[in-house]
Amino acid sequence: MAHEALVEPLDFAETGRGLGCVRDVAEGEELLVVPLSDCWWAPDSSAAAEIAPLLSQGIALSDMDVCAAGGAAEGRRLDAVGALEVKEEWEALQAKLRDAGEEGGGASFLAAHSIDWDGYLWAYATLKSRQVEACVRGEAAKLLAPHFDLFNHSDALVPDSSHFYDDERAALVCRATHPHAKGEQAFISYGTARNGSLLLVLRSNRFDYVEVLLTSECDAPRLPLYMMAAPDVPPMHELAQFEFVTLPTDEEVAEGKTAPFVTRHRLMLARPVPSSLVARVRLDRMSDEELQLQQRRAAKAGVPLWEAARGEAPLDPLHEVITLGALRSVVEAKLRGYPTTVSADEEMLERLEHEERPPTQGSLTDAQSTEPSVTSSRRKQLALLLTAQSVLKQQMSRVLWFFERVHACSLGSEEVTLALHAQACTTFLMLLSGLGTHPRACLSAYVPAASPFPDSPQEEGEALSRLPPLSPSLLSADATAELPYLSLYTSKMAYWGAYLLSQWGAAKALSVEECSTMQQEAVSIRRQNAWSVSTAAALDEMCRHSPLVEMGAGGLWASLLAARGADIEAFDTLHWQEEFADGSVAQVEAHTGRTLVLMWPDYAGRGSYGVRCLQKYHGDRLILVGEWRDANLGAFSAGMAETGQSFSAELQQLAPEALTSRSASQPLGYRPGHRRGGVLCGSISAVSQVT
Ligand SMILES: C[S@@+](CC[C@H](N)C(=O)[O-])C[C@H]1O[C@@H](n2cnc3c(N)ncnc32)[C@H](O)[C@@H]1O
Repeated sequence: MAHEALVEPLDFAETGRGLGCVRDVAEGEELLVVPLSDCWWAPDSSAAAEIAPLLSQGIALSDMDVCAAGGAAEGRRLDAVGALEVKEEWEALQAKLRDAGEEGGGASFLAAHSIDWDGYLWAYATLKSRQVEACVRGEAAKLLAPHFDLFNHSDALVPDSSHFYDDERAALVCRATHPHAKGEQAFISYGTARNGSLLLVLRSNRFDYVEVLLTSECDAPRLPLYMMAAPDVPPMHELAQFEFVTLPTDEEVAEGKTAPFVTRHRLMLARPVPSSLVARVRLDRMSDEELQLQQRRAAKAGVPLWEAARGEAPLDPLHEVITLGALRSVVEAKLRGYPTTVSADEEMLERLEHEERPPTQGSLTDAQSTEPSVTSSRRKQLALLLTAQSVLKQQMSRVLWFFERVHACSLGSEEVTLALHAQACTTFLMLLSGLGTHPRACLSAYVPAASPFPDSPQEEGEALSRLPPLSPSLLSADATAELPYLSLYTSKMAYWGAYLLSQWGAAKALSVEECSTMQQEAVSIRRQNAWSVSTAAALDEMCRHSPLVEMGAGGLWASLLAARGADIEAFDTLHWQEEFADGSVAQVEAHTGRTLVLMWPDYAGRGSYGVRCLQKYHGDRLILVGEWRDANLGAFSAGMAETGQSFSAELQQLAPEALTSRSASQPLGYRPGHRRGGVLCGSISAVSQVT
């Protein structure tokens, strides 16, 4: 006798359509039983006359022969987030069908069934979101079960507790995990799935996590320590927050050698900073001496060091601060990897839910091919990079071999070698940031002939045309002498460039994680030093305008200028990140006989500090240091102003009017990263225009 369903399709405010109980239900009662004969699964595909010949040639069409309703919303979501793997699978499938030819039943299959990209995407999403995994006659199987596929997911349920396949009855059975009142929604568990793989966003999905990979160079003393510090395997159905990815063998670390030790950490809402991660970072941040010291201390206390590292208490206060700093960098780098915010994503999904189905495939393809967008090319680059990460890991020893050689080899004079390596770094970072198609991309090159970016068109822009091109001589030993920040910048960029070049050369891949770490380090270098790197020429030019008053000074440039003999008064209110206090602006009036220097006055290109300083200034000479509106790549990164990050748009409107003559801007200050800045010096005659 057919089983009477205790659930029926209903609309629910919090989830949309789902299954609600038709009466009060006790725990353990069977809510729904779907016979296998009603489901679609692999044997049905093999038995279908049109599909069987293709299957026998290894062409899996299971993604298309689904007939369940729904899936359209998921399909559009997949399309919107750029489901590159799906697109690639679709292209591969088309190619296979073409190869199978008419005889093999392939060539006209898609046309005969009116299956286009949209249709494929729909089928893919339907299958992904609706198939249920079950153990049928001892074998793992995926079923499309009518009616059952209307169950929504709840992460509150224990995975594997809500449904099972009953071999005796040859049916999929769903049981109530707890009592339900009539009309209440009954959920099942889709397993320990993250939001991404569920194709939905559960606000507080307890199985959602962010993954972090940590790589340490490991030697023989550290190997047992790192391994012992790992946590125990968690009970079934609990997601492991820790995993070994690469473990060096004893041989690889024998005789003083080191090898990468890689672990994966999952940060979940309930435990965002697991003790296994803290222990790992604590041990990673120890120098050889610290390690020996801590080991002696641990031996004295009778607790092994790996156990102490897993404990709540810090091993040593200073070392803990360093550990927390490293943890913070890891998390910040991860955060920066998200191109959008949750609310922006939700807004987009909301829009998609209400959008019409996209136009037919023909017009879509045309639109895409004639309008290659930066975002889609960036998505493609990133997807390619991500899929290549495992190759990179396998090739790590080759990368290091390459690196030793790239680092040691000469590509010309010392300065040209440095410049080419630094240029490689900028190039890779720009490509990763989706800036490869920016019209001014080539301006970041020291040796344009070696740049993959086309020559930048000469634009009408005022500042741009006056910025002299970069040249390897800026990085020469002479140029960097007595300028430690420039020297640090040069060596970092060249080192990173050589390393990325080696990754690319050895594995045709880049480590996304290491690139993030580099960018993170670049930010902290900027914070510790200055947002523009001073060159000798820029400082000399500024000295010519002495006496100077610098407002919102970071300190480094002011001290370098003073050391070069400039008469400079510098005011720092210590509030650079936000707006400066009004009190400091008053200093401008008091020093009106000096040239006013504004260096990155407006954080992120916003705020009014720069304009307010200018309004208070009654002198006639102005120096602006930073990114100028027609010489930066700002707006290409999410959230950045088109006009650059140094000066508000208002200030950039006012200043050129005020600057009646500007000396040619000097070889610039530039920042570690991929944007260019400049130093604009000039005299102001009509100050009244500014007020
Ligand atoms: C197997 S179907 C479930 C039935 C689906 N709600 C329907 O109307 O056809 C899976 C899809 O349902 C939606 N879904 C499942 N669980 C959900 C939940 N807890 N909240 C919101 N949507 C959910 C997601 O769109 C998911 O891709």
